[in-house]
Amino acid sequence: MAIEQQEDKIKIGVLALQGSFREHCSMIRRCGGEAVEIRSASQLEGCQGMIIPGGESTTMANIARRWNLFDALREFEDEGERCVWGTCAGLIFLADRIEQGAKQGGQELLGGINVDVSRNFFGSQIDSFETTIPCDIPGCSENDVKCRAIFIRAPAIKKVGENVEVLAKYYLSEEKKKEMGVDIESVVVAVKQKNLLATSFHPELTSDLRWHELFMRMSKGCKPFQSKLAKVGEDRKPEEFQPLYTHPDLPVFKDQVIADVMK
Ligand SMILES: NC(=O)CC[C@H](N)C(=O)O
Repeated sequence: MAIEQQEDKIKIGVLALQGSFREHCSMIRRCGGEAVEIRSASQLEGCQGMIIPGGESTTMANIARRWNLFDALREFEDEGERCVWGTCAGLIFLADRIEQGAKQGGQELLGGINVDVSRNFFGSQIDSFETTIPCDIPGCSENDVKCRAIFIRAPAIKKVGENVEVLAKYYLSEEKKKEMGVDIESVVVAVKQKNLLATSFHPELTSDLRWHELFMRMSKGCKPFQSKLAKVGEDRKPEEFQPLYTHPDLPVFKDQVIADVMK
């Protein structure tokens, strides 16, 4: 059941730097919300919720840094008055700690959810898979909710801290344990901590609206964002980009650093 269409639609920003942002936008529209693609701080104005899509967390962080978006994303999340949902790479973005698989030299995170995440827990791209898992979706009226879960080079939550509600777990079959060479019964793949939601799988790639409906319910009472930092029209212009090699851990940027030093 879609959320009622209102005159004032619930406005959800979807970080649109990379990854499956179009799919999230279309799901939000199908739920009766207004979806806004976010590529600059000013586009967050008026949003009640924000989705950080799946994609590649280090690439997304690099682009967000380059476009000077981190301060606005942090401000949006920090006041706790709006909702943020991260799927897959977005879950990594929202985790307080990366327990395994962090990029060498570290990777920039927003944090906020008190969990330890293992990046690429299920293996590489070719180990991606689909399955059906039981899920506990708050406010969902059905009993025994089962969702189709698509895991694409997905992370998993290995440790859950205080104040975190577990909404779904993935139980490893004997075969999966053997294939992965691990001896773990289950990992957590969906959590909620107050206004923050995170899933390691991709509901936006299915036709199941229930996770997006949950996020719409969460965002409904949230205060539309009004930045104290970024004002409309004050977005950074391309010539004012922060140089990417403030994180000079990719060879291409090393070349640039060397070229600049040689000038
Ligand atoms: N589908 C995804 O979002 C994959 C996430 C990817 N493994 C990362 O670390 O960013």
